[in-house]
Amino acid sequence: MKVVKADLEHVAVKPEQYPTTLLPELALAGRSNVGKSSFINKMLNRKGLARTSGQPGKTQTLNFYEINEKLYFVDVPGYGYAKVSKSERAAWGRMIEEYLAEREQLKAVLQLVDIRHNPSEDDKLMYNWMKHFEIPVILVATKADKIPKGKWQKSLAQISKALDKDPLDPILTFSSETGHGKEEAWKTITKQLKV
Ligand SMILES: Nc1nc2c(ncn2[C@@H]2O[C@H](COP(=O)(O)OP(=O)(O)OP(=O)(O)O)[C@@H](O)[C@H]2O)c(=O)[nH]1
Repeated sequence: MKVVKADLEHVAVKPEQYPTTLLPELALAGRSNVGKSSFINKMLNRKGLARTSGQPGKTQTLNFYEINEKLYFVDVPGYGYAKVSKSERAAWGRMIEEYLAEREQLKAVLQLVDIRHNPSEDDKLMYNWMKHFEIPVILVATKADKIPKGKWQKSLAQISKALDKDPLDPILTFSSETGHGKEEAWKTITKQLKV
C-alpha cells in the first residue's frame, strides 16, 4: 500500500478516548525493544513518527495512527519489561485487555518477535491469549538483518513451534534497517483488514 497520509490521531488509556470512526484497526504488540516503533516508522515512511528510544518500556498509552483515512495502526505498549512495578504491570494488563478483548474495529494483531531468539514466556502468553479470543495474528520476525538469510527459515520454524502457531496465522521476516519484508507485510495487512 502506498502511504500518502499517516498521523498519530489518538492517544488513549481508556475506551472513551478511542477513535469514534469505524475504520478497521491493526494492533501492534511485542516485547519491549523488539523493534515496534522502528517497524511503524518503516511501514509508514516516517522516520520520527513513532518514538524509537533504545530505552525499553517507553510507550504506556495506546497510540492510534490513522493511515490514508482507511485504517489504524494501534501501537500497544511493549510487554515483558522487567523494570516496571507490579501495579504498573497490572494497569498495563487492564488497559490492553480492555482494548484487545472488546474492540469491535480490531481486525488483527501483528505480533513482533525477535528473529534471533526463542519466544519468551510473555510472547507465548500474548499469542495464546489472542488465540483464546479468536483474534487473527500476523507474526513478524524483526531484526532479520542481524542473522544470515540462510538461517531465516530455521528461525521461523523454531518460533512457530515454540508458539504452537496456528497454521492460518502468517509469519513474516522483517528488517527496519534494510526495509526487507515491507511489501509482504503491507500485502498481508491489507488482505487481513480488507482495505
Ligand atoms: N539491526 C536492526 N536493529 C533494529 C531493527 N529494528 C529495531 N532495531 C533497533 O532496536 C532498538 C529498539 O527498537 P525500537 O523500535 O525502539 O523498539 P520498540 O519495540 O519500539 O521499543 P519500546 O518503545 O520499548 O516498546 C533500537 O536501537 C533500534 O534501532 C532492525 O530491523 N534491525
